[in-house]
Amino acid sequence: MQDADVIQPTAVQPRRRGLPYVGSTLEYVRDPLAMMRKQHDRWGPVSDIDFIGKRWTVLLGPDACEAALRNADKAFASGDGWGYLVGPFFDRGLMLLDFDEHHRHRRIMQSAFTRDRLEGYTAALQPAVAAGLARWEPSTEFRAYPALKELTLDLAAEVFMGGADLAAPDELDQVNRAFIDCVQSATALVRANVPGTRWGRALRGRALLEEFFGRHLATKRAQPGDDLFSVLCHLETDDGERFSDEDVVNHMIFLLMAAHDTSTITVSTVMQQLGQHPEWQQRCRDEALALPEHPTMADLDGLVAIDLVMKECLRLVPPVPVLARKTVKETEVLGHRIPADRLVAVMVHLSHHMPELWDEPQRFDPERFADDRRDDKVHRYAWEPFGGGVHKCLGMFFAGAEVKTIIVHLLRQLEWTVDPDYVAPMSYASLPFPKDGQPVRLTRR
Ligand code: HEM
Repeated sequence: MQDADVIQPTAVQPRRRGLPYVGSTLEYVRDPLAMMRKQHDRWGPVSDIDFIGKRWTVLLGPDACEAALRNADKAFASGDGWGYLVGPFFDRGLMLLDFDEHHRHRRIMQSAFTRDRLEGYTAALQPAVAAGLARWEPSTEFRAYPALKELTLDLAAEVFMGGADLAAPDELDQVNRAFIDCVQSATALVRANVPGTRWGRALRGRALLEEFFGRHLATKRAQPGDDLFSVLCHLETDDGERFSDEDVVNHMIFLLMAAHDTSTITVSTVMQQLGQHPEWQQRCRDEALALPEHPTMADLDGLVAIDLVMKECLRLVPPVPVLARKTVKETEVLGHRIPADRLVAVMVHLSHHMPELWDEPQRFDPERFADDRRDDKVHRYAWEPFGGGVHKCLGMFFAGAEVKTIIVHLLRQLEWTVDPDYVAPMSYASLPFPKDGQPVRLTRR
């Protein structure tokens, strides 16, 4: 006899079938939001698909995403999930560790992101951003995305590695290239070391990064500095826990990845929206002009319009649209049984666009996040660009400071417009980016 009040997990998940091996991959890469919506409307919040050669259970909507991210019964592992997508390239990065080991490493790394440290990184960002933007050559067909990508890579070299003090520009360029190759591996259909493929290039990229950080490690251990590489070498918890040499290299490679494309796409979305909404561009510029030349963390915290715009852009285009997990044991989500050893896709992107949660979800409306509205409070997981639970983004405040710093300096130095009907043709083959480089009409102020 079954107790009527107890939800009985369905024995078999609804499963959407597609082409062998490829499954829903191409549909996802073409238009992830349309694919997620169709999946949700047809199969509900928990269902199965075939994706890049494996069967995945997809979680859609805030309740299903919350179950995996809160992970109350410790059934969802991050390392084996992300490991399938980018494992060989970001091996043993913080996001790929689990349970006790993750907890231990996160405790050590946390000290690299304290308020004091963030103040230091923010101070280093100001002249670097101002100088980087001063080199831009405005035009009526300016491609914002590649220019922003170059800028954020330069910032990573400066704030994460200590910039020119560590390596010559040519070597930093090689590091940047290697690291881009690693990021682009995620949805590669050929997942073996085959020359000329994304996977093959990514493996060579990882080898170059290991060699680079390994070679410079001794210098960083010997001379404490304020860049993140140096900080990771010298962190120590109250009970004396430190990172080994190997840990520092693995964490640096992962942090570069975690920090880079995510911040770039956020600023790029902001540029698009402010280019299409001149009234918001003006409002944000007024705020930017009221700040001192080199704003501090406290100055950036006080920004209102720019904060609303950043949050709305993270809603519209979440830089990490899907989070990967793998079950280490059988579990249950919203009454559905998920077996052990199942890859799980936590599709946070859909939650950001559900009409059940947001009024006119496709519309750019930063006031949704204003104190007198706070539409995001409709559900704890309605807005989750930084994830949730124990793996929630550790660089969230750093990201906020970097993105706001770039926006402030952009608004001071430049003005731009974007065709109001422009829709960015996004690539979702790895983290999202506009395939056309995002054209803007840019002028210097
Ligand atoms: C707008 C920018 C960013 C976004 C949207 C973002 C988003 C995310 C998300 C969604 C996760 C969780 C992944 C999961 O649960 O599977 C994550 C994890 C992480 N992020 Fe970020 N991130 C950003 C910038 C940064 C920056 C700038 C850094 C470092 C400086 C960083 C460091 C990390 C780390 C270390 C983790 C792993 C945390 C853990 O597993 O304990 N992120 N990020």
